[in-house]
Amino acid sequence: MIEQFEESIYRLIVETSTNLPGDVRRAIKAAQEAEDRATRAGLSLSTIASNIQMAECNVSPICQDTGMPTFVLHVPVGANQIVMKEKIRSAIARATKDGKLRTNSVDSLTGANSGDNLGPGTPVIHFEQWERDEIEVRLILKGGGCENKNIQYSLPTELEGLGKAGRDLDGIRKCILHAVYQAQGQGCSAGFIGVGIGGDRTTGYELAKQQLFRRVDDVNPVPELRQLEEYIMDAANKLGIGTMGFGGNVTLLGCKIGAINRLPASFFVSVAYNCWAFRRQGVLLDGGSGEIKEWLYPRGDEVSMDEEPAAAAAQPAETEQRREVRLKTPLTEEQVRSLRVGDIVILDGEIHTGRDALHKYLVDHDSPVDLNGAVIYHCGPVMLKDEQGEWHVKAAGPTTSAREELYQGDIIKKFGVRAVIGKGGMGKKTLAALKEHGAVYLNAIGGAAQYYAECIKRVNGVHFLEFGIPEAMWHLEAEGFAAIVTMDAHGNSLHADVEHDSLAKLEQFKEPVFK
Ligand SMILES: O=C(O)C[C@H](O)C(=O)O
Ligand code: SF4
Repeated sequence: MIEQFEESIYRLIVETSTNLPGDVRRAIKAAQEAEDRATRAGLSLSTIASNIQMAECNVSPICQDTGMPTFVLHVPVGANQIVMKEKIRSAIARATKDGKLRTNSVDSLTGANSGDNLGPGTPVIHFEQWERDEIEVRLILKGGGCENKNIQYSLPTELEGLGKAGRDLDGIRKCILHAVYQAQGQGCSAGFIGVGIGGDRTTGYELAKQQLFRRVDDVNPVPELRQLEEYIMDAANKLGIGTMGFGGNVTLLGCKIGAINRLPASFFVSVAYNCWAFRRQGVLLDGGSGEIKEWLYPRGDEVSMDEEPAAAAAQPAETEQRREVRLKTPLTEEQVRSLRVGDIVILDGEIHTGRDALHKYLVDHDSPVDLNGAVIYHCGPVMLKDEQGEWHVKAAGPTTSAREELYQGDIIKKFGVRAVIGKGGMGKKTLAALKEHGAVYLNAIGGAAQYYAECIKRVNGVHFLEFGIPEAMWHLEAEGFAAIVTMDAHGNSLHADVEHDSLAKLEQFKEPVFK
């Protein structure tokens, strides 16, 4: 039966992970045109554009977090779903072994990584029957950082900055704007949102995620929802959060809204936030052979990210103070204290990855390597071992730093760490530790996993491989690793500033719009 099915699924997985679809690319290119190229947002978008192109060229993951593989299939009546499920699982394991997916499935109780992306609940596979002979398979790879920014509202409610949100279209409007505001840059903005109105808590979120399967350039057939989508695109882009939360004209790249019935007592608005690395594709397969007949979304190679965007339209060049400073690790206190928010730091030398498991460990244990003057990189890379037993970095962008807020200040103090690289910024406790002990926070461009992998020239070693590949402490030799100082040793935080300014901007949308 359907001998080509597994191979087609494998191709779909590789395409989805490595080649951003054409409709998504167009939205990112439009964002490039709306930002001045010389601003932080403009520079970040250029990095994102090169990263997309590199991923396509290298046939490697666009972002190291290859997300939760979620398949939605439409199959002919009577098709053997058990066999299809097995073949999907086997294609997932193969794509993981080939470095197209990160080992991303972790036992929730023991923390053990299954190593092949298979395990209870991974991958997610939904089947629907239809009265056609073909098989339709859609796949979305939605990363953990943006998944953490999903939010569900229960109306009526009171929203920060927007006041009362009632059980009507205007209340829904407020929830969606609030959802974009609360994500700030942490889900690797500029992002896409899928919104589900109604249902119960489960089906509401499901509907929100389903909306992400719509094409970015489609038009909602329901007039009220079309109007709401257009309104949100306009209003959300006035919040000034910008790419990576650096401030800017483009915060939202797409908004798709659906509605289903609800219970009289419940009124949920569920929002699924997806980063710019919006990886979803689909194929139509021949029901007999399982061969790919058609791709369901425009493919990446139809829209090149190579050309320079047309001279940025709207805004005159905002003069951001920017210095470029090249530093070699380990760093000294003096070097670090001379840095200011907005400086671009180019790092050479060894850096150490560390994320959730390592931070928790270091609080009550010693470090296996000297961290005096060290740079810790919040990153869970995709790594492959060659036949000689040498490790190679296949994708290595930053992860959301906020998860380490609980530990970071203590670790800086205990080990003399001088810089932390991550994304999305950190909170007050870390900011105070940076000032007290002389350290900086460097924001790398989230999702730019190929761009940063290219800056890693060698893997010097690894500790705690037992935490799993993403959580291990990798010692990486960097060359020309660029990131922006967004929190300095003088108490300044770009993240705090953008959050504060965007809240003020959110307040302008308090008055009713849909009556
Ligand atoms: O897990 C990761 O590598 C990144 C994650 O998707 C994040 O956005 O924090
Ligand atoms: S790091 Fe950013 S781009 Fe990658 S999955 Fe997480 S949110 Fe998306």
